Amino acid sequence: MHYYISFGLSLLLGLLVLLGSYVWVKSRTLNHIPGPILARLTPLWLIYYARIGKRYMAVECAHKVYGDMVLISPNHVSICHPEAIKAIYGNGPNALVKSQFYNAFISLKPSVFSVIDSREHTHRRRILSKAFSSTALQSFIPTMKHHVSAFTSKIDSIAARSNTVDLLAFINYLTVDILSDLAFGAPLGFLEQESDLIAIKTSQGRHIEEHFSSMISEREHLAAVLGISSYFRYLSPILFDPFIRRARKSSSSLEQLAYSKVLERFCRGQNKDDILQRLIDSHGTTEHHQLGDRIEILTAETVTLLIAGSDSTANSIAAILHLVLIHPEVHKKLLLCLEDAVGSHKGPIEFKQIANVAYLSATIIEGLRYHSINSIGLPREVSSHGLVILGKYLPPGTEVSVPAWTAHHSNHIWGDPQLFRPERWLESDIQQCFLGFGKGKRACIGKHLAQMQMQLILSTIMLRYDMELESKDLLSSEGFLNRLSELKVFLIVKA
Ligand code: HEM
Repeated sequence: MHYYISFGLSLLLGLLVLLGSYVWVKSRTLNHIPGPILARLTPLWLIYYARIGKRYMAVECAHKVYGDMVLISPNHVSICHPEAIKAIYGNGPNALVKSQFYNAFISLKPSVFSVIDSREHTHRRRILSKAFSSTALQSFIPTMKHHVSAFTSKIDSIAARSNTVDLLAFINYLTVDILSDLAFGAPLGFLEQESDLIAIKTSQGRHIEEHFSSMISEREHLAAVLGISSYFRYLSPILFDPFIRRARKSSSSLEQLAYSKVLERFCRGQNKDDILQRLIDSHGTTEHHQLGDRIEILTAETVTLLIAGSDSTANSIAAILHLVLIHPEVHKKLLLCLEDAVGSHKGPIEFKQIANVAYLSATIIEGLRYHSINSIGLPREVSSHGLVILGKYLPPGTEVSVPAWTAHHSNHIWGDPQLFRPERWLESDIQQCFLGFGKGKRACIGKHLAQMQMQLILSTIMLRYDMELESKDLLSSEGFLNRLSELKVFLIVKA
């Protein structure tokens, strides 16, 4: 009975959204932008594809049919053109702000990632930047090395008892341990326990266990779906969709985990030199919020760091490794370059030995282009001046984005986008069309930390193990990120 009522309500509300959108779109001035008929009428077209994890593919197909500018939702124009990258993500006084899409990513309070107001963002970003300064990055190296060593010990022992390993899972444990150690002064200990199962105390005081990686992927997927329409976001609590219920639970568990870490630090009054302490000190001295507000802001920043700092790095490393393993010529060349820099020993690597291996950096960025962990267009809002792109006028309030996957696979931009060819990054300066770390003032704050981790972890794995993929197919599914399903390899420690 409950099922039928929920289903009926969902249907009715869906129809209302459809009708409302139709009336609304007629009154707007985006009729000159082509796009799939359903997408022109209702956000449900985009919501559907985001929900089934195929948004970037649907948008890619729409661009193939309709050209560089496509209406992918009644108020959202997707633009795949170098000119659009500058116009949408460029800096300067007229820089566009993030759209309402990011409200769906808010945990308790907006974080540096989800905050929309430009002044508030500048303030938050300034505080966090200190934790990612070049001095801070240098101080992170021993922690990274320590956990990479624990990772190789673990993989060695697993390889000794069974030579197939899901490297994605272990790389995930490693990046979470590194990030949690840097952020809270102690790792969550996933490598040690060979699992990402974590005990969480809920807001009702119950103790539950959740898989960290599932919590993140469900939370991000939900936000990427609900962010598409604020109406849909408000209606979501009453919609009958087990995915929404499960993901809401995951979001709240993740919030609780971050909240407990922040609260613990406040109660114990520790004075550690980690990212959380730096945030506490800066927020304490520069803001006049009540204690409750401060804790909520710090929780929001902690959730962002936990998600952004581990998941994207682990998935990127796994995708790059997969691409290297299915391209023997790249594999061979990369190994030669690494052995040149480090020697053929398989022991711990010093970061400075591989920091300047140009072919390694080129392979990493080519992997980020080719697989595009971040595949969707990151939306911004046209300011009160309106915007002219490719000769077409877009009125104030229009959502605009450059679809990262489509841009990274555009023949027009790359010439041979279907080839995995690190050499392209050594031949010419093509950074301006690369969206892997975002662009402009909202670009990734953890870019250098991520690059350091990718360099260290990839070279360690490549120099230490002989590997063969169980399957050459790279299975992934898209939530907010285009995450891999697994990376199973037959692996032995090199002789
Ligand atoms: C390979 C790994 C990574 C990739 C591909 C990546 C990608 C991105 C992208 C594309 C954005 C822009 C998002 C947007 O405009 O909506 C972003 C923002 C952000 N990233 Fe990363 N990221 C990575 C690693 C990290 C790490 C290690 C951290 C921190 C520990 C981090 C923290 C952040 C934060 C805080 C933002 C929001 C910045 C702002 O709005 O000012 N990311 N990242």
